[in-house]
Order: sequence, then C-alpha cells, then structure tokens
Amino acid sequence: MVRVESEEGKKCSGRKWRWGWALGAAVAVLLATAASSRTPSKIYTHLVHNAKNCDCANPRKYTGIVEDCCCDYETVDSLNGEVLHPLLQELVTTPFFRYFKVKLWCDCPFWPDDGMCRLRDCSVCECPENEFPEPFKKPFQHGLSSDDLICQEGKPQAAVDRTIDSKAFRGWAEIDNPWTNDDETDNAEMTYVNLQLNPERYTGYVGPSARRIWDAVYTENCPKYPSGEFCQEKRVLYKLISGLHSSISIHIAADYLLDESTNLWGQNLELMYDRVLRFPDRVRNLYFTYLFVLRAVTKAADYLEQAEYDTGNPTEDLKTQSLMRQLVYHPKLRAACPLPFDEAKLWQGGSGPELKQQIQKQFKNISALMDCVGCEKCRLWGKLQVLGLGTALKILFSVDGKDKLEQHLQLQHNEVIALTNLLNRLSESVRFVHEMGPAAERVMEVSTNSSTGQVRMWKKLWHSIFGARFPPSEPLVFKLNPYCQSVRAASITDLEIDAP
Ligand SMILES: Cc1cc2nc3c(=O)[nH]c(=O)nc-3n(C[C@H](O)[C@H](O)[C@H](O)COP(=O)(O)OP(=O)(O)OC[C@H]3O[C@@H](n4cnc5c(N)ncnc54)[C@H](O)[C@@H]3O)c2cc1C
Repeated sequence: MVRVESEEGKKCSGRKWRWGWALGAAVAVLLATAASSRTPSKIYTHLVHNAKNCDCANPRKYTGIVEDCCCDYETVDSLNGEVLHPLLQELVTTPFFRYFKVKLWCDCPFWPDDGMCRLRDCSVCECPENEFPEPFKKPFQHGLSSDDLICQEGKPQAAVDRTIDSKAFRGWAEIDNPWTNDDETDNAEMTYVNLQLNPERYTGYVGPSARRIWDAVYTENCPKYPSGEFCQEKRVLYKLISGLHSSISIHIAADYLLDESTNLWGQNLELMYDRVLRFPDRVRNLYFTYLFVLRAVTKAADYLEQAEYDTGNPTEDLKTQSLMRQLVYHPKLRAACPLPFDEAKLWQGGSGPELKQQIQKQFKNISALMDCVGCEKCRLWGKLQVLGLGTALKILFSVDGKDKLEQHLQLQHNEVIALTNLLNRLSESVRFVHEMGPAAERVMEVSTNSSTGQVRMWKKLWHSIFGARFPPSEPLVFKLNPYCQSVRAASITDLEIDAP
C-alpha cells in the first residue's frame, strides 16, 4: 500500500503512518531504480509534483464554464476552497443544522425490503429524547402560510396585515414540497438523528439491492439523455442525480473501511477513480449539481438570512445566523459567481407546465425510492440529500420571480437542514476531487498503462524493499488527512510506503 500524507496532516492528524527510516530507504531505492526504468520515476514525479504544487505545469483537466451553468471550474474550486467549504463545515456542526428529522423505518412502496445491509456501520445512531433541542419538538406554528391568511373566517380583510411581521420574522412552515414524497404524514414514526454522529461513508451496502435502486432511478425516472436529444429540463434532472451519485461515491471513497479486522478507515483513491474520476461526465455533473444547489441557496438568501434558528441556545443560534449570513452574502461569492445557475432559461416552451409536472413526478418517485434503500445509514443520507435537492428545485422552480419569491417562499425546518447539509456534502466532494483527483488519476493511469516489463520491474523493486508481494492485495491508497486544508505543502518526506 502506498500512502501520501500532507505536511498539515502531520500537525493535525492523530493517525500518523510514518515510516521514518524505511521511508527514506524506500525513496532512495525508488530513485536509484528509477534510473533504469521510466515508470517509477514517472510515478514518483507525478506524486510529488502534484502533491507539492497543485498549480503545476500539468494543465487542468476541467476548464471553462461548467456546462449549463454560469461559472467556470477554476472559480468554483477557488471559491469553494477559500470561502464556501470552511463556512459550510462550521455551519453544519451548529445545533440547528446537525439534527435531522427522518422516518427511517419506511416500507418500500415498490418492492419488499430486502435488507442487504452487511456492516454495523449501516445502522444509524438515533438521538435520545433529551439530546435534541427543545424547540425542535414543538410543532412550528409561528409563521402563518398564505393559506392561513385567506382562511381566517373566510374574510381576507379580517386578517391582520402581516407584511412587516413576516419580513422581520421567518417561522418554519409545515407545507408540502411539490417535488418530494412527503415524509411528514406520520409524526409518531419520526426520529431525530444527529448527523455528526452518523457520517456518510462506506457501509458495505453493495450488490443487487443497491444496484436495483440506482437502476430504478436512472432507467425509470431520469434516463441518461442521448446527446442533443433531450430537452434541457430532462438533462438537468439527469445531471442532478448523476452529480449526487458521484458525490455519494466520493464520500464512500473518502472514508473507506480499509481493514475490517483492525477497523482501519482511510481513503480509497482506486475506488474514487473507478467510480467517478475515469468518467469525466460524472465529475462535470458533480460540479453542475453543486452550482445548482448553490444557486438555490443564494436565491433564497434573504429568507435564509432572516430565518429563525432557534434551538434554545442563544449563543449557538446567533452563531448559526451569522454563519448563514456570511455564506449567502459573501462578497467573494457575489463578485466571482453571482449567478451559479440561471434557472430562468428553463420551462420556456409552450409545453413548460406539462414538462414541469412530468419531471416533478419523476423526482417524487426518486424521493419515494429512498424508502427502498436497504441500509439504514445510506437511507438516512439518501433521504436527506434527495430532500435537499427537492428543496433546491422548490426554491428555483416553484415560485416565479424574485419579488414573488420573497413573499411566497415557505420552507420547512427540515428542508433548510437538508439543503444546507447537501451543499456541504457537495462542497466536500468538489474539494476532494480538486485536491486528490489529479494525483489519483495519474497513478491509476500509470498503473493501468504499465507494460508487462514495467510491472515486473515494479514487483522486483517492491520485493527488494519489503520482501513482500506486489501488487498488494489491498487497494492502492493515498492518505491525506481529510481535515487538512491543502496538499500543497506535501514534500518528498511525505511519501509513505506500507508493506502489505
Ligand atoms: C441512495 C443511496 C445511498 C447510498 N449511500 C451509501 C453510503 O452512504 N455508503 C455506502 O457504502 N454505500 C452507499 N450506497 C451504495 C453505493 O452507492 C453503491 O451502490 C455501492 O457501493 C455499489 O457500487 P457499484 O460499484 O456497484 O456502482 P454503483 O455506485 O451502485 O452504480 C451503479 C451503476 O450506476 C451508474 N453510475 C455510477 N455512478 C454514476 C454517476 N455518477 N452518474 C451516472 N451513472 C452512474 C453505473 O452504470 C454503475 O454501474 C448507496 C446507495 C444508494 C442507492
């Protein structure tokens, strides 16, 4: 196994797999042997070069405007790294954003539950009653919906004019989202989950059950468009789902169970390459989905800024509001990417309303399919992220015009939690792809393109260093501490080689 850890990783990681002398010897042998073959030197050069300096001579693979969006890849990467990712990481740890209300034990409406969950990591750790904030338990009756105003005694003129009130105070609505399959109907089965205790990561959920969900999602509800044939709206639906799928795969790869017997978790770049990186469309769709959701958040900026983040802890709640304000009004975001996605271009043709209904139905089906996910933790994150996407769709497409949005947008408490956590997940994935993608691609490409002679030479080299078998039976893993900001400071001494 070969691992790379960043300079920052040394400072902020408790897990240090550093091999001091063995490392120096390994690199020396690698370099010496490299003189007789180009492969090791190529791998070495790429590893160190990429880790050392991301803005290196290698041209970026993804450049220009993200398809169907209004910002380019470079801007997305720098905004994400400098502004959005750090803010989102902090925001999702606040009490308001870490509890998600969810019905985990739902019957699959399409086929019998086949419980394919293999690992205990699948099960979700639910919150004890006393843990989640008191205000979350009460029904949210503060904000009156427009229906309430009309229904008071049947006389609109009898209703108090709440224009100023509702601007100053945003309560949480309990109204249906037309894009999602509603989960709110039976509150008795709802439970609160602390998302911080249930990270989205590898769970061992593989095989026919998982495959059946994705097949049903793609084949029945958002088929891949043959190029140029599908209308833009259908393309958007496909890209949103594919981008979400890429993000889920990246989280699996970023937090993978490397060794079940020792409970060793780390990054599996081979998996990330196999499932996402080697399909450029999947990477592009990830960026698309990120910008789409970011647009929804910035469109609802006024609403989100004025919303009530009440968990009964005034200090934390003020911090939440302040972080949200910084996120939605950040000057760098406003200047560099003022309109991440332009929703006004959609639903323009004569068939717009019918098309919207059809796509809404398809998305609702996808949302209902989340009840068929056979692994509890995957179901939790599947439901949260699909609700987050449904909330983005609601913000962008269910209220027309900016003025009307301010008057009519009503979001549920849970929708805002899902939307923000989804944006954070996508932001993490974009950052991971940006920072680890080039190195992973080069190493995987070198290893798959190596000629037999080169592989033989590698085996010999490996054997001479470790006396062990090459290649290792485990996946090739590069370790970068996920909590560290950058890989740029990585140097030759960060190259680590573990014997299998
Ligand atoms: C909602 C949901 C949530 C899940 N959450 C988790 C989780 O948290 N942890 C975990 O370990 N497992 C999770 N899984 C399972 C995981 O997504 C995979 O299904 C599983 O790891 C098996 O992967 P696979 O290699 O068979 O390919 P899959 O990821 O299952 O992909 C199936 C097929 O879909 C296509 N495809 C793959 N990616 C894309 C893309 N980005 N765009 C378009 N098409 C694509 C390919 O044709 C591929 O063969 C989840 C599954 C679902 C349905």
